[in-house]
This record gives sequence, C-alpha cells and structure tokens, in this order.
Amino acid sequence: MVVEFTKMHGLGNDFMVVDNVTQNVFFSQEKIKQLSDRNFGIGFDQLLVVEPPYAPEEDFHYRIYNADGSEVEQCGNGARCFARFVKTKGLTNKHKIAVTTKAGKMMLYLEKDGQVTVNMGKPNFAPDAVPIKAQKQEKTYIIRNDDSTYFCGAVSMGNPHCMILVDDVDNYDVTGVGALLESHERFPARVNVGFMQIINSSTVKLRVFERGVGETLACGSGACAAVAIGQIQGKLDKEVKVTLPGGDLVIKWPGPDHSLKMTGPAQFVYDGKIHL
Ligand SMILES: N[C@@H](CCC[C@H](N)C(=O)O)C(=O)O
Repeated sequence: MVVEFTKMHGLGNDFMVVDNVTQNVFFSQEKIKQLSDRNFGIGFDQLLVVEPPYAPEEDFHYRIYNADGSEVEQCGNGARCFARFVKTKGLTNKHKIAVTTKAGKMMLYLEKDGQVTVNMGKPNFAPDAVPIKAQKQEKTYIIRNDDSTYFCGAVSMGNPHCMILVDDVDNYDVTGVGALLESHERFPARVNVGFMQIINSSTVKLRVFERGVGETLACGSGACAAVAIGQIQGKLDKEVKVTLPGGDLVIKWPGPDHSLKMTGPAQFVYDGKIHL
C-alpha cells in the first residue's frame, strides 16, 4: 500500500507525520524501527499518527511512537508540529485544537506569528506517577550505579523525566550517563534523561537523552520538566527560556496547581509517499 506522510521538525526534533483520519495505516514496532533508520529508512526521532477524536468534545487523537517503535504518552515538540499539520492540511480550520494522547487531554494554540503554544497540563511530581523508585533527600533523588552516584529531580509531564543539574552541559557525557539512566532499574518505565545548566533564573541550557531514541536536538516535554523541576527547587522563575541544541523554547509555569505552557516553532520539511 502507498502511504502519504509529511516530514516535520520542532527545533530539529524530527517527525514522520501520518494522517490516519483519511488513511488507514497500521505500523508494527518492527516497521517503525525500520522507517526511523537514518540510513535505511526515512529517518526520524518520533512517528506521529493523527487519528479521529475518541470523544465529541475533542478534535483529534494522536499517537506517538519513539524511533525504537515503543508507543509513548507525550511529545511536546510533536504536539506543536501536530497542530500545524492538521491546520495546514485542512483537517481543521480551528486555531485552538483539543487533542488527546495516551497521557490524556491537551490544548494547542496556533499563534499569529506561526509559533505554537501547548498547554502541557500540570507537572506531576508523585514518585509513582513518574515512575521512580529511589531514595529521596528533600527534592532530589539519589541513584547509585557501581561507583557513581547521580542526584536528580524527577517529574511526569505525561511521560517520565529525570533531570541532572550540571555545570558545563556542552562538555557533559550525555550519551554515556543518559543511556545508563534511561534503562536504570530505578525507572521501571525507563526515562527521558535531561541535563540542565542554569545560566540565571530565567535562562537554562538543556540537553536530553530521550527514552527510545538517544540524544535529540530538542525535547519539548524535557524542557517543561527542566523548568518544573528547577522551579520546585527554588532555582527558576515562572517564565524561562530553555536553550536546546536545536534552538529555544519559552516555558511558563505559574507554579503548583497550575498548567504549564510551552511556546515554540514547528516546521514542515517535505511531503512524501512510501510503499509499505
Ligand atoms: N521529543 C519529545 C518526547 C518524545 C517521547 C519521549 N522520547 C518518551 O519516550 O517519553 C518531546 O518533544 O517532548
């Protein structure tokens, strides 16, 4: 069968986007792995599949798959690309779009300047929600591995995140430590591992080793997690610029009991067709 898809990216975090409102495509885990391959496939960090809504008050449902074929709950950069995709492809004429993912409901806003704002909901710090099973000292968890000890914050943004504060993120071993913690036994659902350098209370630099992918150029939910954790630890303001290797996001969180909002770009790369 011939499948139409669109290649998009949010700050270099790249996606294969498939409209399953007008098409009916099933992707096996093996097929996703093969398509995500940058040499033998299309190449992407995540596959996003647009589906009809599950309830009348929603506009769409969308599924998110990592490059390793695992289906996940949340993708911040993906949500922005999703919003531009459904509007540009004429699947909706709304500027405020209600979607559900495996993580629940989300509201997306197409801004006049082309940026997209995502209401990511409330960060959930409960250990069972992340999930994390580790000893805690005030607001920091302690993860031991052989001779190394890591201190991290942890939060669910719908998907699991842990965050390590570092002095020099450009020269940190993100791949080594990221791979180790992503699959560490203390994180039963695996975890996205963020490395945050605080420049000042309204600016941070962040690199993320994503669950099921490896280091990406940007992770939207990771940027939200960084700000939520930094703020709960009393280190960050209510509005923060997060600089990732692929560019900047603005994250606003008024504090606990409030939803967190992320604003950033979403770009089209090309439309394609593939025989599956
Ligand atoms: N790139 C994403 C996150 C995608 C999912 C993540 N790898 C997971 O397994 O939870 C983002 O922009 O949030």
